[in-house]
Amino acid sequence: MVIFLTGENEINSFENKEEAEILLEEARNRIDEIDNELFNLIYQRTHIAKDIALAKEYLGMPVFDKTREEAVHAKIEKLSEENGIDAVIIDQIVDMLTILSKNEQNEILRRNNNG
Ligand SMILES: O=C(O)C(=O)C[C@]1(C(=O)O)C=C[C@@H](O)C=C1
Repeated sequence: MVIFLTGENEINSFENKEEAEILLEEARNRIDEIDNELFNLIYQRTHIAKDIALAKEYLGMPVFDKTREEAVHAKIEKLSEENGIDAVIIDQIVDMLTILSKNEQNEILRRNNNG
């Protein structure tokens, strides 16, 4: 039997325990890779905070921007609905991402202003 990565329209059946174990291991390996990619992306997103913080400070803008956060949430909410992913959970993840960015921005400004 050929083992497929399961998708919505694929039929998946096992002939023995080993096949199921292989599929499980492969799926977990893929999850590990994706988690690494996610971490990398979160790292990159968070570190854009430096440019944002310096630009905002120069422009006299506060770190928190409600309108921009609402736009970010709206964009992700639309994507969640279009792709059948729980929008409430994704919304919480976006909240966490913006908190990381704001903490980083505040830390950069604090360091800059302390010399
Ligand atoms: O776009 C900005 O102004 C940011 O500071 C980035 C970001 C975000 O993480 O998306 C973080 C804080 C703001 O409240 C709005 C958005």
